[in-house]
Amino acid sequence: MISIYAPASIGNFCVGFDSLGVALAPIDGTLLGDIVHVEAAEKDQFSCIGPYAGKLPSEAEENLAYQCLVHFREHVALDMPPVSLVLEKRLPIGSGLGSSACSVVATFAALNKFAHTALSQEALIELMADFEGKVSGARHYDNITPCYLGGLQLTADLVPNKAMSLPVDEAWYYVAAYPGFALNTAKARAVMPDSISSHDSVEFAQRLSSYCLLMQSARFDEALALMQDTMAEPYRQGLITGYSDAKAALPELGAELVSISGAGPTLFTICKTLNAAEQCQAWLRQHYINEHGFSHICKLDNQGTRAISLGAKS
Ligand SMILES: Nc1ncnc2c1ncn2[C@@H]1O[C@H](COP(=O)(O)OP(=O)(O)OP(=O)(O)O)[C@@H](O)[C@H]1O
Ligand SMILES: N[C@@H](CCO)C(=O)O
Repeated sequence: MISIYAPASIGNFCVGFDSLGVALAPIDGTLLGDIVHVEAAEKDQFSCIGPYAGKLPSEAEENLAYQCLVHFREHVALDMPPVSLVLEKRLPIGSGLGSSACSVVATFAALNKFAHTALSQEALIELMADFEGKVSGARHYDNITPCYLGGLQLTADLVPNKAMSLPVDEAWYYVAAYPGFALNTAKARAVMPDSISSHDSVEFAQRLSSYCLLMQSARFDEALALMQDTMAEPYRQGLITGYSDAKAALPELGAELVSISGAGPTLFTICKTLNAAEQCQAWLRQHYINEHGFSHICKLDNQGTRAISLGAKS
């Protein structure tokens, strides 16, 4: 059996709406992401298990992982033997942690490994983005490529091979806090304006390009100082109960940055010490997260999507 793990990700990494994303690795070793198991079977079979399986439509046809299997069989690997595909749904839906991307990436990566196709990495990424685009209301790569490749990715159609990896300050901690309610990505996109002024687009371009060059030059503190989300946060923060309070309170506890993860409602902080990250996490547990939510202190997941053994930590 092939078991493939795909990690949670932060899309819109603050200065890079639809263009910058990171993959997350909780420091306690928790596997924060979806897992897909594939093995040979007598005929194609699909099932969905795991803590969030019950939050997805019960019909297989409505599950992205099943749709990916059907597409793969009909358009990519026509002679692939029948398979049993099990999606272990471990990320909440509409969380801002790249949940749909996780299922899509894990499924295509598992099928690709099983069928030994000759698909290029770029072709695989495009296929993944097609399916992510089906549910989120627009085609974007900022969950797909960090989830697949790991680390910090500058990622878009204009980027060579769809993704370029940037170096990061390995000392930074990321606290990700999912408050326990869903926010649909399409809805969070719908509150944004259809167009922005030339002043705002020039400022966005300056900020993103400067950020990337500073990170590439290992001038991490200067890059951090530029991190401000002028594109999405002003429109989306009103959809996320408690976000403004967290944004005001967490810098006092040592957060260098507080920003929305993807389309929300998960928020993330960047902290330079474990102590600051722990203090932020304690505040978030008390003030931001309900009984269905969770938080993790993370580093970046530099491995991305990978095969795991079944004894891996849950
Ligand atoms: N395997 C799957 N994983 C996640 N969502 C799925 C899956 N299959 C079908 N869906 C549907 O796709 C939609 C995903 O919605 P949305 O894009 O808001 O969530 P998300 O991908 O979890 O968000 P985010 O990227 O912010 O974490 C939901 O309507 C959900 O029911
Ligand atoms: N870039 C996407 C990420 C969704 O997780 C958006 O903000 O809509």
